[in-house]
Amino acid sequence: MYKLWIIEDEPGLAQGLKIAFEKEGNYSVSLASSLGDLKELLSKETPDIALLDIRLPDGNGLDALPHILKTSPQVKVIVMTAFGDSALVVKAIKEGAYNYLDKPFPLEAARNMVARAAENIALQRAVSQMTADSSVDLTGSSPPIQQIRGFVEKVSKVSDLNILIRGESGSGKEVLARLIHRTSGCKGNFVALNCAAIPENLLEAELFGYKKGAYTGAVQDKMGLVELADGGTLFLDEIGDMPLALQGKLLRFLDSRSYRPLGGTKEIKVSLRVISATCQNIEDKIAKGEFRRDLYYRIAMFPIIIPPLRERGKDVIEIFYTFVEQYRKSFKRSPLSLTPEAEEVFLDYSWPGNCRELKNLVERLFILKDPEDRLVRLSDLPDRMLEELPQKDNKIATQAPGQTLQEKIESFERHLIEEALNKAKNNKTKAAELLGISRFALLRRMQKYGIE
Ligand SMILES: Nc1ncnc2c1ncn2[C@@H]1O[C@H](COP(=O)(O)OP(=O)(O)OP(=O)(O)O)[C@@H](O)[C@H]1O
Repeated sequence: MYKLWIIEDEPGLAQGLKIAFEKEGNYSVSLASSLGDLKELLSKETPDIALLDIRLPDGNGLDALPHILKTSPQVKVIVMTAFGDSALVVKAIKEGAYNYLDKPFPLEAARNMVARAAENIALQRAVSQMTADSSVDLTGSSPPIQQIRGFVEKVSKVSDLNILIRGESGSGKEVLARLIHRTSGCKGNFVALNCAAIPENLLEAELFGYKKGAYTGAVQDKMGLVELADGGTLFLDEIGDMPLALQGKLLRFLDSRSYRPLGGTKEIKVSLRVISATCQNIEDKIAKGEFRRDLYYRIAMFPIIIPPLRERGKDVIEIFYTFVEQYRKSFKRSPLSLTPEAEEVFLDYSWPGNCRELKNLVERLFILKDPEDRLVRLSDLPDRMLEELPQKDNKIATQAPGQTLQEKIESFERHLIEEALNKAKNNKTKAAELLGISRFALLRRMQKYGIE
């Protein structure tokens, strides 16, 4: 949903536009009919897109342009001018307006332009999301992660080696790509593009840029991400979703490391590292004719598979404490730690959302737990983590039909106590040590569960 402002004093036009855009279902529309109205709106909310009339009853709409642009770096302002106001149009574009509409304009023209602005915002969001987490390390010391670190040392020295990172969603593909970029020590930018988050028709312009006049609405030159990444790394996330039509162009670019912006006449040469990532089965896509085999070989000159979190053993605990450290700082709280039972669940759980799921869980724990309570117990964990247990160990009837969460937790707790007592050959002090609780707490629980 995009917040669309219509700043227009002609009631017929303003209402007509409002009705048309609300009907599309993608926009929530606010109206202002004067600079005064606009000022009030500015004090209350932030637009994504604004249609701004230049001639308003109490002044020139352009005077408000800097104030609207200040609300957010992504806001797109489309100025509505009377035919022949070309000097004002030039001024507006120079000051940061996104585009203009000459009045009177057909509804379709406004629709197309606003839709393009919305696509652009979606795209900026996709790209800016990718710039987050820039300094995160690839935490973990399991053998596969150590092996990957070894690869990073080697591949970061060769800039024209195209790397393909494969792994489940949330497993750390972007973290790995950033690590390669950092280790290489190159001076250029790390520029990331999520190929799945961008409408097909915008992807080429986003990658390779365009020249002014390349198509209607291209009112100024636009630099492509490839140029922005010159001297650095271009990270193409979700490469499996690259539209077939663009795959040929990407292949040519990878071979020559040169490209021509849309509407441009000159070939531009760049020097950069290209890392692609996917969580899809590309072989399937190749078999279905949705992904070019030759492109696959080119992007995957050096493939790296990042294993899912469930296959990284104790890394899950190490990564948990890394996230605890991050959130502890931002929440200004004491660190959390796992009880032995909770740690066991962490090690057994399948983590379908991988590191991202773990990160979200840690954030949730910081939000929900009493700040005084630093221990993460079974009762703090979401149902789904406990519900998976019986598939691993059918001695624990945590999925027995009709059991409440509390009953499931208790039956698991009982199982852990029995297991510890077995391991400790019934030595209660040792069993309590294994469980990380006091001897007294163990005796109390044994009594509660009727364990002899
Ligand atoms: N080894 C790790 N140590 C610490 N944090 C990690 C690690 N791996 C991933 N993360 C964190 O987990 C989250 C998901 O990681 P990332 O975005 O790299 O995954 P991804 O595989 O690229 O996901 P997607 O397939 O959805 O694009 C991020 O917040 C990242 O910082």
